[in-house]
Amino acid sequence: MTTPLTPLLADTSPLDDHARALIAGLFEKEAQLMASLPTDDPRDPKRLRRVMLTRTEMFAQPEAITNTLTREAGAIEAVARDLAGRAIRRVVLTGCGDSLAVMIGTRLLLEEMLGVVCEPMQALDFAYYHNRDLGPETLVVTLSSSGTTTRTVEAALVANALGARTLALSNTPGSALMTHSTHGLLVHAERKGWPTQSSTAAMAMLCRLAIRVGMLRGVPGAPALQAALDRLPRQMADALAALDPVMAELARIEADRGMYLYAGGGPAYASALFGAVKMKECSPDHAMAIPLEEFHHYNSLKPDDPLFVLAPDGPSVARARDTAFEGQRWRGRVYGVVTGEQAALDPFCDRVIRLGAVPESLAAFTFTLPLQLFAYHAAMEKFIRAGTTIPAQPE
Ligand SMILES: O=P(O)(O)OC[C@H]1O[C@](O)(CO)[C@@H](O)[C@@H]1O
Repeated sequence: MTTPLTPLLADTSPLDDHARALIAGLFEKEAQLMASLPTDDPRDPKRLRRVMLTRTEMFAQPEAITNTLTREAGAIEAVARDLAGRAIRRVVLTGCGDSLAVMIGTRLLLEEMLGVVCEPMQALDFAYYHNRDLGPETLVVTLSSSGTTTRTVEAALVANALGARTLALSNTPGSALMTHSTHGLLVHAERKGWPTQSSTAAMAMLCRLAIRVGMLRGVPGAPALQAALDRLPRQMADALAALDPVMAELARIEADRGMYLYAGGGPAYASALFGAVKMKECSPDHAMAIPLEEFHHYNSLKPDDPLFVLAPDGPSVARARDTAFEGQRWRGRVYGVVTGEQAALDPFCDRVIRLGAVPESLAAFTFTLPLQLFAYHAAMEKFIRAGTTIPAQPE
C-alpha cells in the first residue's frame, strides 16, 4: 500500500476532485520552495540579503498597517457586517509559523469583541485531526502570506467541505487560499525579507475586523480598542526608532551565543514566538519560545543563555517575575520587556526594556518589536564576526 502525499488525498478524504488536485499541486511547489531557502552557513549571501531586507520591512511596519487598514476599509466593513449579523458559535484561527503566531497574538482581542471561544490551532492539527462538529456557525480564519502554504490551504478546504464559513487573509491576491474561502481580505505588506510587516499588518486587520463587529454589536470596550489601534502605527514607529540602538547593543553582548529563549503568556506568547522565529530565520542558531508557565516545568535554561521575559501589564506579570527570578537562579542572562515603569521584574533582570502602554490585547504588536530588532542585529553581528563583508544595500 502506498502512503498518499497527505491524508486529504486518501480515500476517506472529505475533499472533492478539484480540491484534491489543488493540494497535490501545492505539495509539489512547497517542496521546491523549501529546497531554495538560505542555508545555515554563517556567510551565506542569500541569507545576508534576506536579513538586510528584513530590516527595511521591519521599519516600514507602521506604514504597512496604515496602508492595509485604509485600503481594505471597505472590505473589512463588508465582512464585519456579515459576521455581526450571524450566530457564530466558535472561531478557529489557523496558519503555520508566523501566521499562527498572528492568531495567538490576536486571540484575546477577538474573544473580547466576538464573545465566543477563538481557538488558535496549527493548520496541520485542524486539517488532519480537530475538525469535528463544523458547520455554518463555525468561522475558520486562515492566514498565509503566500496564500499557498499547503497545510493552511488544506485547513481552508477541509473547513469548506465540512460546511464551516471561511475567512482568508493573505498578501497574495488570487492565491489558492484567497480563491477558496467564503471571504478574503488582502494584507498590503511585503515579505521579501523574513516575515515582519506581513504578520503585524495581518494582526491589525484581524483586530480592526473584530473591533468593527464589536462596534456594530455595541460591545462596551470596542471604542477604546479602536482608539488604541489607531494610535499603534505612531507608537510602533517611535518604539522602533528608540529601541534600535538599545537592541543593537544587546545583540553585540549576546552575538556569540548559540541558543536564545523567549517566554511570555497570553498575547505576549505570540511575541515570544515571533522573537524566536526571527532569530532562527535570521541567524544560523537555535531559538525557542516557551509559554510562561511551561518555563517552570523543566530546566528550560542553561548557564549564560539569554532569556527574554515578556511581561505586558496584565495578569501574567507576577508569573513573569517568577520566570525572571528562576532565569537568574539558573544563571541565564535575563532581559525583561515590560510596560512603562512596571518595576516587578527589575530585581531579577540584567536589563529591562520599557515599552509604551497599550491594552494587553494589543501587546503583541509592541512587544514583538524589540525582539525583531534583536534578531536582526544579532544576525548582522554574527555575519561580521564570521568575516562577511556587508554591502551598503542588499545585493
Ligand atoms: O504565511 P505563509 O506564506 O503561509 O508562510 C508561513 C510560514 O512559513 C515560512 O514561510 C517559513 O516556513 C515563514 O516565513 C512563515 O511564517
